[in-house]
Amino acid sequence: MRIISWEEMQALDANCLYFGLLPLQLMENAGAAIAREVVASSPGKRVAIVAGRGNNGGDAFVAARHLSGYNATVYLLGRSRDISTEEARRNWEILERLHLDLREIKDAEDLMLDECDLIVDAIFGTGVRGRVSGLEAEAIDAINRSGKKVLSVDIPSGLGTNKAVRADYVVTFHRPKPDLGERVIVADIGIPPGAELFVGPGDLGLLKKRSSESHKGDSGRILVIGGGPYTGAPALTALAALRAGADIVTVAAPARAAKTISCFSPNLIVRELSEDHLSANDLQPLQDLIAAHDVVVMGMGLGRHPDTRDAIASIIPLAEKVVIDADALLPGLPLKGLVTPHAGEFQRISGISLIDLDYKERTELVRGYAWERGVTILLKGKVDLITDGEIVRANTTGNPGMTVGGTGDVLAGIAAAFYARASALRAASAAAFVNGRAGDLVYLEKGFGMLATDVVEMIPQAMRF
Ligand SMILES: NC(=O)C1=CN([C@@H]2O[C@H](COP(=O)(O)OP(=O)(O)OC[C@H]3O[C@@H](n4cnc5c(N)ncnc54)[C@H](O)[C@@H]3O)[C@@H](O)[C@H]2O)[C@H](O)CC1
Ligand SMILES: [K+]
Repeated sequence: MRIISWEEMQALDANCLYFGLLPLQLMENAGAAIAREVVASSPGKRVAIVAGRGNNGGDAFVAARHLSGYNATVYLLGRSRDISTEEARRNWEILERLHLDLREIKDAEDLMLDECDLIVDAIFGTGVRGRVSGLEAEAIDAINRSGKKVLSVDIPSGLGTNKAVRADYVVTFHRPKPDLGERVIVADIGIPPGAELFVGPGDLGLLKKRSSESHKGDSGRILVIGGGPYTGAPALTALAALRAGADIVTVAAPARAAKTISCFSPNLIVRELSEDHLSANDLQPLQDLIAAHDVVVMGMGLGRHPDTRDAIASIIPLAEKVVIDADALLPGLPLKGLVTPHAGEFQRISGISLIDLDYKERTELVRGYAWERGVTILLKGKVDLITDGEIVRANTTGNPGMTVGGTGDVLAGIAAAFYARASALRAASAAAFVNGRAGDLVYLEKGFGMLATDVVEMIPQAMRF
């Protein structure tokens, strides 16, 4: 089973909530799973549950309720009015009303661990931060000194801090996580595969955060190489990258196009290339520009001049991170980074037709192609597919109004901005979600009268949750 990181698990939790799977439901399943393991492994019927005031404790409150027939005592570290989450509080209150054996303790000496056959450790889960001291630290010491068998809920409490429980075994939820040691039981808590397949707001949390001390350029410098016969397309990409949080966006465009692009917005920095189409003559200045940016996004509005094709072929290998879109999607060219075709463009580069195939067949073909070429593909469609050749994600935001020209250019800009802060797979997944959601928000106001510029303006709102 694939190991997922704690931050991926947090993102998955957020997506579950977005799809309507409530934390209280997951907690019920988590607690029931803990109780099942207690029954399966306890040497006797006396169980001491040592709980903190977060959701890890909440899981254990549920477990206590499922342990009828056992002699379970719940020790809450601190006061019940300080329980920090709604879900844990609700489960605590049920135990109170039903008169289970509950003890709110101020001192670790009040833990009667000698009397039990098994300790359930639910002091901290993934929410532990900083140093552990005071009551929690003393309780961890008491558990470690007890000589009793210890089952940790989700993670040995305090793992990764100055003080941690030494667990005999860990019951973790949904998937194995890193650093849990050897005796790990993975419990299903009712998260179906779709919750991992479909992109949601949790994926935005996987982009590297802007720190409070960030400087100009820290959150991404994006170079758009586009324009020629068309000027609106690269401008949309550039503005979308800015609205998606990039700090600096430069558009490098053929001479005449550059002048028009400059007129679209004072927010754009535009560099003029030497001719009226992209050509090998511009490789030197472009190389310098590429070195000064984190991500290159290219193709929008470039046109099909034969010199342009050769220039594109030379540029792609120069960029460390590149988003390849629209007129840069040509057969026989090198591929790298993130490739953003619709089905027609996919066929153009790969020779693979996706017409009349069902979802599974399409996915396998696109995944296989991404694997073979060593790139991430964002296949745009009614359901967007995102794959790096191993992992497959799908996005269902968006609406038929988005067939208006330019929304693909907007998507490329968002993807480029996110790519500066994450892997191609994470960037493309979050970008597809945000672009479609922005379109859905515009649809509410403008219906099918939506313009790509409206979608650009809605990006910040689509990123807020
Ligand atoms: N992953 C899932 O799908 C599910 C996880 N569940 C369980 O929820 C916990 C995470 O819960 P959370 O409330 O975020 O955090 P914790 O319970 O780990 O602890 C938070 C609690 O502790 C306080 N705190 C944090 N650090 C310290 C410190 N150094 N010293 C003192 N106090 C500290 C903080 O203020 C909070 O009060 C996860 O592990 C799972 O067990 C769901 O129930 C099921 C779905
Ligand atoms: K724990």
